Amino acid sequence: MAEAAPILEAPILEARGVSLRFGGVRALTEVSFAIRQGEVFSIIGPNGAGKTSMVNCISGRYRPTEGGIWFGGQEITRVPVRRRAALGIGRTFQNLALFGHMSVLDNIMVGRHHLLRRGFLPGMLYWLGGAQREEIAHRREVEEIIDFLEIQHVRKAPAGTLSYGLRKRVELARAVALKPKLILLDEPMAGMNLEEKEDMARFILDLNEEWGMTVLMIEHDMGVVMDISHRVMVLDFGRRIAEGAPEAVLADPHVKRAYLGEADEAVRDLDEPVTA
Ligand SMILES: Nc1ncnc2c1ncn2[C@@H]1O[C@H](COP(=O)(O)OP(=O)(O)OP(=O)(O)O)[C@@H](O)[C@H]1O
Repeated sequence: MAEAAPILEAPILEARGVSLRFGGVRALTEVSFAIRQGEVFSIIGPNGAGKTSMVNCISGRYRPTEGGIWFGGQEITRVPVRRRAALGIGRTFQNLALFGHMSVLDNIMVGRHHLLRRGFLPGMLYWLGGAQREEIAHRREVEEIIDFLEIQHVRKAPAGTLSYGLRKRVELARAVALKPKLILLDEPMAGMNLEEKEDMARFILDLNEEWGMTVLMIEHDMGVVMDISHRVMVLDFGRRIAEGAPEAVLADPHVKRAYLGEADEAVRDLDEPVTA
């Protein structure tokens, strides 16, 4: 008797045959993959491999030259950026994109405007219309995110005055405040010291495990990738060369070869034994 097919969880995000060209440059070539609901999925690969291009195709910043993107079973290839955020795709950026003169609290509130049904109403209308109640609930949720990311002590400080590690955390808070189902993290650990990296890894895990967010992460730090990813996809010269559990992927000879041209540090990371 034939064995029953395993029941696969419906993917939250799917890329099918995505290619992206900039003039003569092939940033991505026929890349297909699926992210399951509830997982931490990382994209790794040498510099210029196409990682950010792939994430930009998912966030809507770039439109694939060929192929398509599906989110929750709906094709979103041509859906504009703002609509994707409303559908439940949130993101942080490789370079910080905070308003330096605004307080931490206001930076986080800014991200939530599309969630407010009533917008900002003037005078009596505001008090009568239930907008006040809505804003109170809204502020409560933002405070919850601030507590979760342990940035209470700087909630009133202008974002521009904070240390780099704290600013990265505020940026994460702003993305989380949009209540995304899928959060795209572009090098969340870049430029951080060890302690900051450990904190950030813990926050990402908590977002995934306690808040139920699916995470797509680009990260160069192999230790972090190994520690917190359920699955990893490797890009090289815009092509998918491997995908699977972190240990298996890093042991893959194609992956080792792809990294040989990289800095010594990255190659050393790949050769380091994996600790549980
Ligand atoms: N807007 C653009 N215009 C022209 N070429 C681009 C553009 N964006 C990316 N590319 C090219 O596409 C290729 C993939 O770049 P991408 O930034 O996606 O790689 P990456 O893996 O994210 O690299 P890194 O790890 O250095 O951030 C590179 O050759 C890059 O020069």
